[in-house]
Amino acid sequence: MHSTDQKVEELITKATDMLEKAYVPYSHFPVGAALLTKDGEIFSGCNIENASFGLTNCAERTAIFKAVSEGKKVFDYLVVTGDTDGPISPCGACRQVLAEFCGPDMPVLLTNNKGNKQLTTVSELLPGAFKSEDMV
Ligand SMILES: O=c1ccn([C@H]2C[C@H](O)[C@@H](CO)O2)c(=O)[nH]1
Ligand SMILES: [Zn+2]
Repeated sequence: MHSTDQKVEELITKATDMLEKAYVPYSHFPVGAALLTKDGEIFSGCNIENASFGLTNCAERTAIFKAVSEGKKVFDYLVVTGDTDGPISPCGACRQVLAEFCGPDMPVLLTNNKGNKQLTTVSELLPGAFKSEDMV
């Protein structure tokens, strides 16, 4: 097995483990994410809901914000998983946050607990994302 494949397997395992940590009393829809930093560290995240529904933080953003708050800002790979029929689809807010912190070509593996997989990239998830360069 290629070392990258091994890292992806580790990311899938960690994202799946996060399904148990999800705080989802309203949707009962747990989501897990695992983000690989350039220096090989993994930051995982789950969705965290709130009685004021709009305050909910998705799994992807939890993982990204955990990493950024620990000083990590260069990322190589993201895995997202959930109990969906096909590969899970990140929401628009998470796609925009991904575009902020991850390069356009960074791979994102969308999967589920049945083993369905869709490999995509940050720019495929949000073509034409609004970026800091647009503020001129
Ligand atoms: O990619 C996704 C899609 C949805 N959710 C969460 C938000 C909310 O808690 C629940 C239902 O939308 O799933 C995520 O965390 N990531
Ligand atoms: Zn989201």
